[in-house]
Amino acid sequence: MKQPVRVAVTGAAGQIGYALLFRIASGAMLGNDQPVILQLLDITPAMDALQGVKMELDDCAFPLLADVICSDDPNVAFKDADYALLVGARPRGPGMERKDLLEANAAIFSVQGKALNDYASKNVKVLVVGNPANTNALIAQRNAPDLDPRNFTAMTRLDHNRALSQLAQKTDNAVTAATHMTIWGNHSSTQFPDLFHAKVNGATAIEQVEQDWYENDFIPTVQQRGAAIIKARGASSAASAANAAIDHMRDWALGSQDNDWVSMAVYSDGSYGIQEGLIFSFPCECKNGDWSIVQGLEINEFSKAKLAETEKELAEERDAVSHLLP
Ligand SMILES: NC(=O)C1=CN([C@@H]2O[C@H](COP(=O)(O)OP(=O)(O)OC[C@H]3O[C@@H](n4cnc5c(N)ncnc54)[C@H](O)[C@@H]3O)[C@@H](O)[C@H]2O)C=CC1
Ligand SMILES: O=C([O-])CC(=O)C(=O)O
Repeated sequence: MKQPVRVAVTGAAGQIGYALLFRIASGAMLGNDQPVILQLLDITPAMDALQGVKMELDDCAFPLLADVICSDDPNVAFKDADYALLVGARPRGPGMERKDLLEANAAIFSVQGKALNDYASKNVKVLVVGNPANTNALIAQRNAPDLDPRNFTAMTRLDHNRALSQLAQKTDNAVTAATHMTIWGNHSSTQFPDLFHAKVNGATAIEQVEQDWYENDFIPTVQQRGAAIIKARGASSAASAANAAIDHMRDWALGSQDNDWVSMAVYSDGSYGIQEGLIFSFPCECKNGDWSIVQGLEINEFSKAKLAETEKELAEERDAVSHLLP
């Protein structure tokens, strides 16, 4: 039997937390042979609700769940954490853009970046889900100077999965026929879902759909899907967001599929001309517990303009929180 690993989850009493924790404890994220210790963080007024979640985790009698620690102190929740899923943050309501949450949520991520720096494992794999996810990840990363910036990622896997599903449905295929999807840039309405490199049944996707559908239906549908869910449900995506977080962490830890790639917002090393240091979503391959940006894709003029737009937005978000970036 493997030694348990420590998985910290923030916002654990919230709606994504409720869809996420039971799947982590069941082995869906790190494998059916990997015991886990859940280290759950929420704010003080949510401690009763968090205890209720812990009671339910106990009541599942998950064979892989070695322990559950509940706390309102990030220094406790992140202690020796091998994985950290930073979900805890305010969600947006109808009519808001995700960056409207920057002021409310940014401070959370400077505190948590410092706590990760001081208490987590030096190899901790961090996924930021709380919005605006890319810039919150940047804040956490910059407040953790002793950790490798590559340890900090933000979630665009939900956008990636949305795009796969839309493409498969449009072309009348099973979702497994759609591969090589890329979400470039920010988890926001400027994100660029790329069908020039995506494939359906192994052939270039853009050649199997009309350009008009791509530009005027597919791209806005994927960009606005979060808002459409909020309008329909009266609350933001939770089960699909939790599912995407599981997918992101599983692939990072255990490897992505051969002959395919996934979208992850990661520390830009200047690939594709994107400013170094931004947390930008790229096509990534995962192997041996590490990710790398897929290199050498040709970027046409249409895509170049889209990449520039989402990069500009991320640079503006970064500049708006410069007081939190040591
Ligand atoms: N990146 C992505 O694709 C997605 C991101 N999101 C974002 O995820 C975040 C969480 O969403 P929900 O679970 O629906 O919200 P929620 O409001 O149901 O839960 C948030 C939880 O975080 C807790 N929290 C607040 N401040 C905290 C702090 N300083 N430390 C620890 N916990 C704290 C709250 O008490 C609450 O329990 C939101 O910002 C939402 O916009 C949601 C869907 C997809
Ligand atoms: O749209 C929102 O605010 C929640 C979210 O990030 C998503 O569903 O992609």
